[in-house]
Amino acid sequence: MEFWPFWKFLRWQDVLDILIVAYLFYRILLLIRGTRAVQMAAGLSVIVVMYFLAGELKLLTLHWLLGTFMSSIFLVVVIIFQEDIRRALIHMGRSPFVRVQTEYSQVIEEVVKAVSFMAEKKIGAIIVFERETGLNEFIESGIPVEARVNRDLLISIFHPTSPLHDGAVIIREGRLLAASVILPLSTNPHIGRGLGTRHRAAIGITEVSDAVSVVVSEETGAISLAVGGKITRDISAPTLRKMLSEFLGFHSIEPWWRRKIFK
Ligand SMILES: Nc1ncnc2c1ncn2[C@@H]1O[C@H](COP(=O)(O)OP(=O)(O)OP(=O)(O)O)[C@@H](O)[C@H]1O
Repeated sequence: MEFWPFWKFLRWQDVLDILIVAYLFYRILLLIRGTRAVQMAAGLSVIVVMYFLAGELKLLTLHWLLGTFMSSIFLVVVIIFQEDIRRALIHMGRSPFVRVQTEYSQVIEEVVKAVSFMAEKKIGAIIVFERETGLNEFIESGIPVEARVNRDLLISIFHPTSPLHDGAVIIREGRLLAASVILPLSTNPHIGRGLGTRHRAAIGITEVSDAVSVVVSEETGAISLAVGGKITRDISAPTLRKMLSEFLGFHSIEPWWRRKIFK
């Protein structure tokens, strides 16, 4: 009953307002999860807490110093997170319909061709697709490439004679950003005993982010796909194409008439 006055003054605009802000926070958290931005955000919150404590304890100089810093905190945040903000804005401004055929279907096709070849020749590989969660933290451990995804490029990177063949490649928005990337290994004890570090790394990155990773086994030539900490082993090239299209959102934005006619 005590809450009644509160509900009485609640307008539908307030509900909408709260929902939009909650959604924005949710998207920001998704975007920075697994990146250095999380540690930086934690660091900034320590400074905010120290500022209020200094105020309460009347530590004048410290309070003044932190206050001066906090007055420009907005600028600091923009500078520190410029990369993430840029990515978020590009993401928001992009119409899903524009992305459809051009970007992802071509990228998937090139990846499927490269993976089929590598599977046949038993060339070990890990290809990671970044989705919402930023993977900058891991990209920085590798060698920058910044190139359009292409079958031959992928094969030459993973060829055993290539200096870049160890580790994974990371693809963001259809561009191959880095090679020789070190991924976190999965610590899941329930993963099959036969799986070595390549497969554990491919699963590991999907445990700490929403990325999708594709692995080719050097030992058996088997193709596997990991997402959400789970791996689907020994899949065919058509299955890989289908799963990638599904996980990268291609199917959902394909025109309905196309789906109906071609299925
Ligand atoms: N943390 C890591 N991040 C990225 N790649 C890794 C990582 N650890 C190992 N690798 C890759 O995996 C290779 C070793 O694979 P290993 O034989 O141990 O695993 P596997 O799962 O049995 O794979 P395969 O079936 O291809 O033999 C390394 O040469 C390296 O390229």
